[in-house]
Amino acid sequence: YQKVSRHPPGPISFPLIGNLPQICYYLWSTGGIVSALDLLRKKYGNIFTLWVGPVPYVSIADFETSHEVFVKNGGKYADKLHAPIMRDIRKDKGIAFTNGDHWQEMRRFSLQTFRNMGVGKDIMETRILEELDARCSDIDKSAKNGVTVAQASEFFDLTVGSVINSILVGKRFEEDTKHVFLRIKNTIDESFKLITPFNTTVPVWILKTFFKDRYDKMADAQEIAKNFVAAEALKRIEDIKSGKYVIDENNLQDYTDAFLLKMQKEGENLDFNTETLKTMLVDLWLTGQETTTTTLTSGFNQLLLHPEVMVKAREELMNVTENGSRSLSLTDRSSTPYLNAMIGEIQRHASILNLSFWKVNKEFTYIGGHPVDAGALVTAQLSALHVNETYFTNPQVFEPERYSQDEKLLQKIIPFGVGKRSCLGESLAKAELYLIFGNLLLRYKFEPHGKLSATDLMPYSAGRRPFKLEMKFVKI
Ligand code: HEM
Repeated sequence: YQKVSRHPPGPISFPLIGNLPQICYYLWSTGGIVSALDLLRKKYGNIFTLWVGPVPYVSIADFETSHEVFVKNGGKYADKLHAPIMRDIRKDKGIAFTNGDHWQEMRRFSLQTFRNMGVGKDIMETRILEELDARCSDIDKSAKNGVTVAQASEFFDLTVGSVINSILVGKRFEEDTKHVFLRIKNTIDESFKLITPFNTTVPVWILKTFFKDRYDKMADAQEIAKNFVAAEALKRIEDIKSGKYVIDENNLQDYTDAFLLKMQKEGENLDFNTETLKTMLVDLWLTGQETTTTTLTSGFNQLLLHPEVMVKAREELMNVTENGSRSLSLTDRSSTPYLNAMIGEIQRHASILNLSFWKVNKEFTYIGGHPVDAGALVTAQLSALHVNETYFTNPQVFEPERYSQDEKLLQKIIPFGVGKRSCLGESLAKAELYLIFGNLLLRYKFEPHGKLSATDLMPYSAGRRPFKLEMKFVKI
């Protein structure tokens, strides 16, 4: 009782098992994580606690408190909860499963590298548009009477995978190297399928001692994924050694060039070495691929369900690009309020992380007036925040117009998280979403082919991506 009283409210917690029975019941009775969290928020307020066994998990489901905690006091919440097995297998390298100095160093370097790629030469915009042109040309080649039917997630998977690969190792996937993309994707998917709740909660020494086969299988799968994603980078290291490739400091081609240059200049050290480069490449692939593809696919599903939104957005885009006589560019962003609102509404609904990552609360504190003990896990629960009707009236409705009534409302959508651990690829992802949605709407009309998933009931989650969505690209 004393422990519970030192945390925000929540359902009554039982000794040892905490709220596990209620969690199972809410998941079953509401039909999913987002609806269960929404119900808990309505019952206990914007800040509520769920006990998983003896550990309190505090969810924050309003924008102001999230900002207060993770931005104003962000320094205190830089450490994420990671599965011990991931830290062990990855030897505490990379960015997605690390904390502390190494994480900070990788984050700083990667942000700077991405920034350099976006500024001046604008490599990012160029690569995204080149990729889109190539993909559209494939679509046009297979058109019959100006119409091509394509599987949305396949189309976007390859587009997004190609953009990331070209930014990381300078190679896009052509029709004849599509199999390489699929192998990378499958290898990563397979390696993460082994990360089950059992494997992530059991202490590593138990896994290593009593479930050695399991442990070895996971470690091997991660190693295979790393080597596969990093194959181009490893080849470049060899080419540099043999003098076949020289890094041009004034014209860095990609993330790998920047990383290797750092290693050349400062010498290999604990942070910058080949092993870390391999891990960083997998981490960036992993974090940047599925998230962006899911947003694009679920976004097109929404647009097909709401064709009037496509018509309005296209009208705006035609005006801005002098009747489609040029491509839409990132510099047009301030002239396309409707497209910006449409993407914001798509991201609010896409809810690609239905359960946000937990940060460690290191000292006793107060959050939104509630006490929170040291050792509690805290997060801005993005999926619950995005269906909070205090900000978004009738949150289940897909309605880009809601932002024209309240300009500041767009800022309340935070799909990339807040604070020190917020999304590293936010600028890249925003550029991809803007250029891909905008330019596709300028080039094609879209119609459904077959059945659409209803999205009005609840937002998507990562597990409910409309994998089978097929749509018609009708050339304008
Ligand atoms: C629509 C696309 C995307 C969405 C919605 C998204 C969202 C997120 C979210 C919610 C987090 C966790 C934030 C937190 O824990 O507070 C995150 C972390 C991260 N994202 Fe993204 N992301 C997207 C695309 C990308 C891309 C394109 C990249 C890079 C290639 C990327 C790289 C990362 C990395 C490295 C992290 C971990 C950062 C850290 O722990 O310091 N993301 N993302």
